Amino acid sequence: MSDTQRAPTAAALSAVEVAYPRGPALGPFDLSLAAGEIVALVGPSGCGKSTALRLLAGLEQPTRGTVQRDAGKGETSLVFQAPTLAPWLDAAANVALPLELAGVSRGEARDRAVAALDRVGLKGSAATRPAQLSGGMAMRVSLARALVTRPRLLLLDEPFAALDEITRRTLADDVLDLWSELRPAILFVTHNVEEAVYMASRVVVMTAGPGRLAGEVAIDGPLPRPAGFRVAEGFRQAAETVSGLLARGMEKTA
Ligand SMILES: Nc1ncnc2c1ncn2[C@@H]1O[C@H](COP(=O)(O)OP(=O)(O)OP(=O)(O)O)[C@@H](O)[C@H]1O
Repeated sequence: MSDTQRAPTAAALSAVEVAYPRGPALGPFDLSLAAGEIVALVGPSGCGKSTALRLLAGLEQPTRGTVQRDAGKGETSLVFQAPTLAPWLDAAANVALPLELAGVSRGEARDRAVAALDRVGLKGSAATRPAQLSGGMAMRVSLARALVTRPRLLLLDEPFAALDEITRRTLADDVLDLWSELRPAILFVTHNVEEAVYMASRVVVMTAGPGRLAGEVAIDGPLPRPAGFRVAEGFRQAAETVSGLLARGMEKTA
């Protein structure tokens, strides 16, 4: 048993179902996240991955079932595919925003925001406006904004989907480095099987919508990942197992 499996639960969905007027969107579905654990959630398009994440964020209520979250609202951060930065604010002011909303003075919030930008590799970009940032840099600002409050639960919804392969690989390593400093529990939603295996110690696979559990795969190996991890035999095998579960989960409801 790993340390994270023994750790207390950071967040959990128990037999949750979400139904919209058009029909069921999720479940029944269970998902549990231990303190400090990184879990990747994969599944076919429309199976309810973002819905599960929104439930954990407290942005949505389940039609049935229960949502448990150890971290308070101020201790939970979200990052979406689009960086959603305010265009009229510079990078540091964007990152400082959640601190200011939490009552931190403007000066201290800016100092902490500049330090957070340094940590995501954006030293010297504090005064840059979002329009002047590349896609990868904007995502770094978004990550800095999510981490500046030192969250205990970090919810990432396809954060790298709009980025090129090299940038997404670099950012994957950066997120793991940042995780090792603060150790939040992370739920990482992605369509990319290899990214899921690289980022997480456990990959949860959902069936086609309304998504249920198709299976889960524990990923061996240290986090952050050592050099060469992507070409190791264990990595390839884990990716194959996840792909197999995905294919079977799609068949079941086809
Ligand atoms: N606010 C809403 N109102 C009605 N239906 C919704 C709403 N949000 C999501 N849905 C539907 O619920 C289902 C699950 O959506 P969700 O976005 O959670 O899936 P997903 O797995 O994240 O999809 P993708 O991989 O394409 O991002 C889909 O059929 C979607 O159309």
